Amino acid sequence: MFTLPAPAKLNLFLSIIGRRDDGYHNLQSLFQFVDYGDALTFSAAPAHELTLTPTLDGVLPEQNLIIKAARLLQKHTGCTQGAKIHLTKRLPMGGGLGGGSSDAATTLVALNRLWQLKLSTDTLTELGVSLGADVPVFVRGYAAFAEGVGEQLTPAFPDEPWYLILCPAVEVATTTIFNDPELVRNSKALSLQQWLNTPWHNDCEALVKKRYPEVAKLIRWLLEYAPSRMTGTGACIFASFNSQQAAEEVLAKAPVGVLGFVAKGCNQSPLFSALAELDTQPLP
Ligand SMILES: C[C@@](CO)(OP(=O)(O)O)[C@H](O)COP(=O)(O)OP(=O)(O)OC[C@H]1O[C@@H](n2ccc(N)nc2=O)[C@H](O)[C@@H]1O
Ligand SMILES: Nc1ncnc2c1ncn2[C@@H]1O[C@H](COP(=O)(O)OP(=O)(O)O)[C@@H](O)[C@H]1O
Repeated sequence: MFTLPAPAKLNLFLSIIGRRDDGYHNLQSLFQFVDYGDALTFSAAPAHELTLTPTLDGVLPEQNLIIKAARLLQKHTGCTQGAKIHLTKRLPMGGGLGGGSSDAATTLVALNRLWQLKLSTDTLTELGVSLGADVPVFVRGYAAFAEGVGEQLTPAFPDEPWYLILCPAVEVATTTIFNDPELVRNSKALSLQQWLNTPWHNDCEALVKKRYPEVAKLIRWLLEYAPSRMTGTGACIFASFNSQQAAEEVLAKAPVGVLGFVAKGCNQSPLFSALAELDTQPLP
């Protein structure tokens, strides 16, 4: 039995530069991980037995990206081994923190280990993108400038500040935002170097603020303390601070009913630090 993290990601900027024929959007984004997220525990089970506990509200087990990732691995390799998976869910769903995609990536990496499949990271990444555009960055595990639908990744090394991440009490479905006629989808493509010399923004933010006034209100509140932005297609927002204490102090003042957390930005995914530690121990 072993436990691995499924960290959250932030989109430090997100720009939508066009729409493909299949409806997916070409974007440019800077992904960074934080040292806070879900945790998954994996243990061996008899052949063909695949179980996930507990179930998530509103997500049928077969629709859960964890089970989808496990089935995809079985189908790709013909492996019939089983697994018992326990999920400690901490990340809000539909928050733009990539929780579902991160759970899927951790499952691919963990079952590759548990079932001794020896699939390469390239293969796991290819399998991952069929589960979601965000899965590859979690499988690769390095902060990255993302292009294409999010699968073309160039390693990047942004500062690693402390973040305050606040979660308005709304779930924003990625599909809804990408299908909205008012979404800005014609931003100019920039090189990473140009991005590093340009103020960062999120092309989904104006639209989400318009459709979800709770998000607009919370960004206005956080802007009083630090420059603040939305991650992904929302609804969560973040601001960076020089110290954990400074971020905690603002969290302590957050409006009643707003959930949030303080976490450190990491250019290497906590999944891979945990995996490296696990690999110093014998296989279960
Ligand atoms: C926008 C981003 C930025 O990190 O974040 P989230 O806010 O969802 O976390 C992601 O690219 C989201 O990735 P992910 O959540 O894995 O999306 P998917 O499951 O592949 O796609 C959900 C839906 O979003 C739309 N979609 C997604 C990605 C993309 N580049 N273009 C799109 O148009 C499609 O309509 C698709 O049906
Ligand atoms: N293990 C999972 N964790 C979270 N959401 C999941 C999971 N499996 C499937 N989903 C579905 O994926 C949707 C997007 O979830 P999530 O990745 O947390 O948000 P976002 O894409 O906004 O970061 C959820 O609303 C849920 O329906």
